[in-house]
Amino acid sequence: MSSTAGTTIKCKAAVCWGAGEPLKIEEVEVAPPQAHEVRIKILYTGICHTDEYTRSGKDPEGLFPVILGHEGGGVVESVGEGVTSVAVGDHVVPLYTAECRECKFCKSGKTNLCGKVRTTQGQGLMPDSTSRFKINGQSIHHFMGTSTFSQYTVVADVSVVAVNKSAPLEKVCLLGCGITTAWGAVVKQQGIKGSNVAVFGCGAIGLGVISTASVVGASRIIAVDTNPGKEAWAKKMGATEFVNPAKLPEGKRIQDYLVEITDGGLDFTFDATGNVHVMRAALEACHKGWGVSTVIGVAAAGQEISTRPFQLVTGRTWRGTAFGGVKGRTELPGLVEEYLQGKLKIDEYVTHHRKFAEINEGFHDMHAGDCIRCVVDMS
Ligand SMILES: NC(=O)C1=CN([C@@H]2O[C@H](COP(=O)(O)OP(=O)(O)OC[C@H]3O[C@@H](n4cnc5c(N)ncnc54)[C@H](OP(=O)(O)O)[C@@H]3O)[C@@H](O)[C@H]2O)C=CC1
Ligand SMILES: N[C@@H](CCC(=O)N[C@@H](CSC=O)C(=O)NCC(=O)O)C(=O)O
Ligand SMILES: [Zn+2]
Ligand SMILES: [Zn+2]
Repeated sequence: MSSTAGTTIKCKAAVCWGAGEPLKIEEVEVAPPQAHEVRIKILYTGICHTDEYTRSGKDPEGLFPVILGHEGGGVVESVGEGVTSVAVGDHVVPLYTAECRECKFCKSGKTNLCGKVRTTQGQGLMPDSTSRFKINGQSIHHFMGTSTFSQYTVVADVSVVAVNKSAPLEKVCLLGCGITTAWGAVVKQQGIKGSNVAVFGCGAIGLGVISTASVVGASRIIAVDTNPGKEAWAKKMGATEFVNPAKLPEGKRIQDYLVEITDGGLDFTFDATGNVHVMRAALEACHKGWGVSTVIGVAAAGQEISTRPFQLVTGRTWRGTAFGGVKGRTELPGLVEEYLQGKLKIDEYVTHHRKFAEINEGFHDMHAGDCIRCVVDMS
């Protein structure tokens, strides 16, 4: 039992007080975990584009004030009544996609989208519809059920997984979102081995898709990005070709170009940009009769996808994935082992490091074009 168990902890958290505002480091009170909750000392967190998406005000579910962050790694400080899945001192990764193993979704065997805490999570609250965070008596919203931009956070016990203590948390924190999403987006689909694949967007997510497609044995991997600096990155991760849509002859659409160079289109495409026009291009670059396009990118409020229904009538499939279809409590420990055995890349994605006080600079890094992932030291 830790000396702080059962008490309210005062610590620092990066709070976003309103849409579009920079984060402000504040002293926050973190209440003890209630039944089936876990309080975690967060040691490291990545910054994901989805944090920026919500900070910017583009997220229709965005609520303020809020403590963002969902790519964390930490140590369990205390647990509430009834918690059996993790214990004090465990090294853990919070999960924005819970896994209760009891709800209709979990039991279906068809999806990783657990329904147990999703409603309150979307309201920025714990499952009992209250917040564990307060500043001068004012409640602060949780984010994605994780809020890893706080030195201490509270999560539901279905939203956290213990991992091998020998794994460095400053690396495996990235399994909380980006790398796992990319990995799952590929391995949860049959038939990628020997197929041709196009990946739109070469940030952490797209690069992770490229890397996994390469490991799985895709025969041709075409990386598509408007940032020429991403060509070297894509090839390092296993892309066989790189296409910059901005460099095509005037009037040539990327989907038409890709269909031409692949004898009718791709077997599999992935959007990792969040741009709805790119999503359309990714679908339309698929081969007639069997091509499958996966939407991974998150699009801003009000954005909608469109294509001619004929694209689907003629056998292309449009699908999407959240957290790569991965069931975090069941599958993350195995991914950590794969990393420790050198079979899963993580270190390669960490291009930037920031101290907690510099977290806003970490957000700026993300926009600079040369940042794949920035990891923040929360100490
Ligand atoms: N579904 C899920 O579970 C998850 C979804 N996401 C989402 O995935 C998306 C990708 O995330 P991340 O990799 O971190 O993002 P990044 O912004 O790092 O990567 C996107 C890349 O796409 C490039 N790009 C921008 N416009 C185009 C275009 N028109 N055509 C081709 N490439 C383009 C960007 O170039 P430039 O650098 O010049 O802008 C950048 O290199 C985000 O929308 C994020 O919110 C993230 C995690 C999980
Ligand atoms: N809140 C947004 C949607 C945001 C979204 O799509 N989130 C992804 C994860 S993105 C991680 O970086 C996700 O898993 N969604 C599934 C879910 O249950 O939230 C909106 O309302 O548009
Ligand atoms: Zn994310
Ligand atoms: Zn469930």
